[in-house]
Amino acid sequence: PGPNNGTVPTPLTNYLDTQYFGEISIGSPPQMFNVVFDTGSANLWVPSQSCSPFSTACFTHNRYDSSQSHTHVENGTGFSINYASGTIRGFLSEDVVVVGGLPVVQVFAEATSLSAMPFIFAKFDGVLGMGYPSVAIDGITPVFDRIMSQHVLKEEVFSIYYSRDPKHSPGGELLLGGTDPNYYTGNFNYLETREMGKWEVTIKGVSLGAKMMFCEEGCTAVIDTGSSYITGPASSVSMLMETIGAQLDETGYKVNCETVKMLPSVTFLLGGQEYALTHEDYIIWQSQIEEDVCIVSFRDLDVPPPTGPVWILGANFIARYYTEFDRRNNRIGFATAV
Ligand SMILES: CCc1nc(N)nc(N)c1-c1ccc2c(c1)N(CCCOC)[C@H](c1ccccc1)CC2
Repeated sequence: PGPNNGTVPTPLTNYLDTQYFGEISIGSPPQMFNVVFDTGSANLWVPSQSCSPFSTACFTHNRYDSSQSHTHVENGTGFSINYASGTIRGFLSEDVVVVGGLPVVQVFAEATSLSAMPFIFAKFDGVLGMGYPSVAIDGITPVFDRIMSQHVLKEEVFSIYYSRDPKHSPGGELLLGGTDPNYYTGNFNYLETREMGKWEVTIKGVSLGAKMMFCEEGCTAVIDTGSSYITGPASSVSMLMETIGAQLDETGYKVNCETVKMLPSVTFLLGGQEYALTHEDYIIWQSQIEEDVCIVSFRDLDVPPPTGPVWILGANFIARYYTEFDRRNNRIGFATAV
């Protein structure tokens, strides 16, 4: 194990509690990129120098220039990936990728087209998928698997801290190889991943205040560091939002800021443990000139079968519950974040 006794930290930036990303380098000499470490996908991509100049989302971000890297290896296979919010197309290349000081030779995608919506809102350049190899496009070995095969990590786990205060420094931390006691209190509760090869767990109930609302018969939740919000089947989320008096407009659900203090907690029952989100956790309070706006960080999202129907527990859940992703034991651990 190296200088950090087998654990490797990467500080993250928190943009408005909705985007969290950290810096990696690709190529020799190193080209720097900000990426989201995303448990909802398993591929690495960054914008390409050869992306079309008309792709707004491309030229407003850092771009990888293979001609400037003497460790670049040509590949050229086509690539495309879809997220709940946006599509990327490009081609494969291979080069040295450095995460937290750890170098790996990695096959990744150079994105030549990024769907303008919503990548023009992305404060990050690319995405580093932390999902299982089974969900990797083109069967590419993911970065974390390449790092595990170097046997430099104390444990075959990684942990994510997302701060809840944009002024807090750091805005978050990815820790490879362990958990960081600076960012959680109490003990971890562990849940087996529902299906081998996905960061998914079983929800045994979703309640609003003391009232059980859904999922008593069990439903699936993806623990997704790449999503900003919590999403659920439209029928469930719209009922939840109606019950708290939230109005849906083009940018999502909003509540009258005067009612925020009285809003009930939304509780997810995972592995016999209750995970409550208070209004502090699920309302994004935006102070504006004329009047404050209170956005509810829940969204309708009907993911089609076979993946869906599914709840996605994103950044606002992870900000409340420090999360350990354990590849050795195929389980996810939650502890109360500081
Ligand atoms: C990280 C990749 C990814 N991975 C997974 N599994 N799910 C999704 N949804 C994404 C994804 C794709 C695109 C964008 C995104 C997220 N954004 C959210 C960052 C979340 O950072 C934690 C931002 C955004 C701003 C405005 C409205 C919607 C989205 C920029 C655009």
